Amino acid sequence: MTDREHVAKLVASRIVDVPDFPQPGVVFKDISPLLADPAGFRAVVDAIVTEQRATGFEVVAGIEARGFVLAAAVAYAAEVGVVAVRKAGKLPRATFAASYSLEYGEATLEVHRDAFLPGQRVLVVDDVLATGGTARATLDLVEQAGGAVSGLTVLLELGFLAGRAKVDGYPVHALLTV
Ligand SMILES: O=P(O)(O)OC[C@H]1O[C@H](OP(=O)(O)OP(=O)(O)O)[C@H](O)[C@@H]1O
Ligand SMILES: Nc1ncnc2[nH]cnc12
Repeated sequence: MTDREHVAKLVASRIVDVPDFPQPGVVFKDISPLLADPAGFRAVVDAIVTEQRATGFEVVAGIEARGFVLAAAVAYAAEVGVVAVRKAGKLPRATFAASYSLEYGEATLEVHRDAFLPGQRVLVVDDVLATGGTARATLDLVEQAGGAVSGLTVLLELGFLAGRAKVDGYPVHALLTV
């Protein structure tokens, strides 16, 4: 088994399906058992850093809230800084904002206008790529704020929701696609 296959298997074994959460018809992929497992958490963070190192990313952008957990660990392991892409109304200084729809609703994300240096290479990190609304809004915000997207990486891609189409043209990597 390759390292990638090993990590994909580990992710699959530590994610719990929760039917009808947060609304009827949605099968929620709960990643908390994976994050709580020391070997699992370390393996996914290391896999992301290994996979993305060659892109030369200079900062990591994490998407609130579950993306923060991974983004901070990836940034620490790669010895770069981390930027928070937050739900509306949480950031204290001037922001760019983007509204979007996701698998189970609508939301607005924001980033500080001065979050990135001009042309800085930004790795966007989140837990799940579902419809791609969240990821697309974040990529747009990074560019609005002057960053250059080096890639988007997620733990889990829900292939049947076709999120990749929304982020067409960007390098996208998922540790596991179902
Ligand atoms: O591809 P999409 O359909 O846009 O869905 C993916 C997003 O949905 C979840 O976030 P959520 O907004 O539920 O926030 P949370 O991390 O605060 O739970 C998940 O963490 C992704 O960010
Ligand atoms: N089905 C799902 N499970 C977990 N997070 C999600 N974000 C969007 N859809 C999701």
